[in-house]
Amino acid sequence: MKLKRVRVENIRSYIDLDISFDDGVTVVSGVNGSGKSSLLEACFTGLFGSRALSKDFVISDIIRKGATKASIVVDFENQGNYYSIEQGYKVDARSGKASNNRSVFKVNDEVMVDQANQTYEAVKALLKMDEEAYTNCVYIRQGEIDVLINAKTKDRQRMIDGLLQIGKLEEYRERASSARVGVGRHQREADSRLKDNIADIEVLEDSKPYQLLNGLRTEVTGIEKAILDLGSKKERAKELIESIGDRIGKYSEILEQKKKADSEIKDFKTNISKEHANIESSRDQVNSGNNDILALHSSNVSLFGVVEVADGSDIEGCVTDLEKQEVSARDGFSGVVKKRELALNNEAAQNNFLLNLNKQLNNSVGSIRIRNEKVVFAKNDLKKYLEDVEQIGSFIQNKYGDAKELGFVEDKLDQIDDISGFVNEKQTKLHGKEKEISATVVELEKKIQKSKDLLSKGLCPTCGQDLQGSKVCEENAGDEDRKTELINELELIRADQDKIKVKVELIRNVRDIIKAIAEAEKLLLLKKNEITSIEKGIEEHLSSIKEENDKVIDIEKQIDECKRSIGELKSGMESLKSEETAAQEFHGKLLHKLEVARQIRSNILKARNIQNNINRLQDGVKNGLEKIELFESQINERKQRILKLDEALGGVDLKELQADMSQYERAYNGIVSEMGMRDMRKGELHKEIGRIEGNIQRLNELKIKQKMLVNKKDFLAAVYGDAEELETMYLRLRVELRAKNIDALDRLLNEIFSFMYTNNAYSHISLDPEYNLTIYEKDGTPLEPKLLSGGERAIFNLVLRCAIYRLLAHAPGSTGSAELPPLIFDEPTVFLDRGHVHQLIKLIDMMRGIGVGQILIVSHDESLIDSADHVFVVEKDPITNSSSISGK
Ligand SMILES: Nc1ncnc2c1ncn2[C@@H]1O[C@H](COP(=O)(O)OP(=O)(O)OP(=O)(O)O)[C@@H](O)[C@H]1O
Ligand SMILES: [Zn+2]
Repeated sequence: MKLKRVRVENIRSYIDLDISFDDGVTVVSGVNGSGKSSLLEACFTGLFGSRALSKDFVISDIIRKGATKASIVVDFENQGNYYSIEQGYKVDARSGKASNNRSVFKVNDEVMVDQANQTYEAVKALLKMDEEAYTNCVYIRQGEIDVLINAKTKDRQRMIDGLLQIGKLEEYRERASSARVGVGRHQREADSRLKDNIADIEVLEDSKPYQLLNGLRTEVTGIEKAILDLGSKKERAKELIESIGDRIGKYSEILEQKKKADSEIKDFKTNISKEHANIESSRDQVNSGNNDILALHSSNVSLFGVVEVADGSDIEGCVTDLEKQEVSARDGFSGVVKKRELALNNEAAQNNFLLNLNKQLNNSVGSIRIRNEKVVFAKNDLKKYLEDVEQIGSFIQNKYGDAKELGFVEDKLDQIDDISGFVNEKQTKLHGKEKEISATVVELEKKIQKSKDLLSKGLCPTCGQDLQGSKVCEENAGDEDRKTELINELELIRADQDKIKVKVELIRNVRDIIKAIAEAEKLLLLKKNEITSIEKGIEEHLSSIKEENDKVIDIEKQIDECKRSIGELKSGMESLKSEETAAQEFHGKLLHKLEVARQIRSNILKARNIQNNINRLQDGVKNGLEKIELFESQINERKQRILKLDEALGGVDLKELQADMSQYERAYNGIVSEMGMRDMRKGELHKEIGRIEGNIQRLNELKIKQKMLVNKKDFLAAVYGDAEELETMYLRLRVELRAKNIDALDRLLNEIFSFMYTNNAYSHISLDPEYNLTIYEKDGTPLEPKLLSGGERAIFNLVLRCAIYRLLAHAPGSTGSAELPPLIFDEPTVFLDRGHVHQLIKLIDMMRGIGVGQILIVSHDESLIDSADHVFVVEKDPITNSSSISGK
């Protein structure tokens, strides 16, 4: 087998790895923790699945932390075929548990199996080794140097035997042994069955079944004959019983008839006495009925007078007549009652009407009185207003008089505004002129005074210059004149002003008069209007009063009419009242008569009913008498019949017959039970015969079986011998093979040991038939391997593994080392000194020399690298923490 390629995804420190392997020695180097061992572990796990995990490891431990899935694919070649094993893993995100969810075994790219266990079995069969053998033979794991040499003898024996397939022989031997044991068990079983069989036959033969059977059959024949005899006896008894039964039947029938006739006679007699009692009671009822009829009749005779009839012959007609009369009297009476009710209603209506009329009358009279009072008041007002009008009139005349006195006649009064305007204008003009002149005068006076002052100072009054011969005095005199002139004019104006003042005063007075007249005339108009309206009101009142008066006359007429008709109604009602009383009395009398007539009629009906009943009762009596006669004749007939039946019986005793009968019946029953007993015995005998026949059959069968068991016993003895022989053969074969292998292994061990071991302490190693390993010192002292030093043990281990590998390569049936997996060492130089490292290199060379195709070594020892055909360097990136491999 040759490893070709390994691909890894998310395994331990690898994220992704794809590496190919060639023939020869390959050394994988790298610093501690770079991922060297991980590569070898990946190959191992790829081949054997989860079983390759070291103790205390679970799947998730080999999956790179943080990854959710992982895979390993290992490709290898073996005897011309290309194999590929794929392992896939999945990590559950929640639990963190990992599972081997894919496991495929391919041959030449064809999937052979795809299930973990099947893949494992396929690999195991192909490599002829399981994971344990793999680690013991080809894969020397780091640090596991002691396992094989320290193992217990028995385990070592199992492991080495297993590797050499010697285990198979043991397996076959065990199979042969268990087959032998199984046959032995069958033999014992067959023996005991044979013994049982013989015992059974003996018991059956001791019971002498044929003799017994003959005796039983004779007895059966006897019983059958006895049963036949009993049968004919039984027939005879049955016939006798039947004939006596017939006779008893006939006589009992006659007795039955006699009994029936007797009971009928008794019934007839009872009926007769019942009829007699009925007749008696009917006669009593007839008598009392006749008495009742007489009483009813005499009561009617006393009533005939009341309804004025001689007898009851036409009482029906009389009742009908009276009913008719009563109806008409009742109608008459109710007619009068209705009339009176009507009159009463009428009266009430008239009274209501009268009340209403009186109310109207009162209203009208009241209204007339109120209006008359209003007229009186209005006339008083009218008088006052007329007086006022007269007064206002004379006031106005007086005012006109006043105006005339002031010089204003009526017509001139209208021009008062023009006159007033003219006067006012004149007054204004005078005032203006007066003011103007007064001012001029004041001016002049000032001028004059100034001139006087200047003059008194000797200056010109006009220009203020010095007066020297001027004519000043002349000029001054002019001003004085002018002043006087103006003062005169002013006096005239003032006189005119006084006159105008008087005129203004006059005009104001006249204006007052005009105003007074106007107000008085306005008042006058108001008064006159008032008068007109009062006069109109009076007129209206008067006409209303007239209307009301007419109404009063009319209402009074109606009241009279109403009172008259009320009087009439009252007198009418008087007469109706007496009419009503009479009608009531008449009706009462008729009612009484009708009642009496009805009483008579009912009496007659009652009497008739009673008579009918009497007739019926009398018929019943007649009938009863006839029945009695019939019953008596039937009694006679039955008596005759009984006499005849007595004759027919002729003195036979039924009891005697019955006694005979029961005697025969007892005899019959005796025969039947005797037959039953015989039958039962016969049944028992048959059963017994059946049982004995069964025994005889069984005896025959047992004899046949016995023959068969004897045959089987012989056969089993032969098989047992064969198995025993086979077992010994496998045992012998194994012992021989083991001895041969141990010899070979011992030889190889010593050969490799003397090659590898350079010190001078030990002479040789021995492996005894029990697989005990012993190492001998130069002086012949034997040592157990566990007593060796660490380095010595490492050497010893390497020697042992290489020896086993070589032995396997030359084992019988093996095709040489080509079939074996590569020889793998993980850090083999640990514990070795320089000299031994050198020997190790030579050992590796030797292994290559004897034809080991691939040797895979993980080591950091440079000297090993030197002797390698191929070198891989493993590095771990400190940033990604992932390993990678490069060739060198
Ligand atoms: N499940 C895992 N996920 C991630 N990294 C892991 C896991 N298991 C192991 N490792 C890492 O893989 C690295 C390589 O370990 P490995 O045993 O292959 O080292 P080595 O090269 O053989 O070292 P040495 O020379 O010490 O034997 C270790 O440093 C470890 O941290
Ligand atoms: Zn002058």
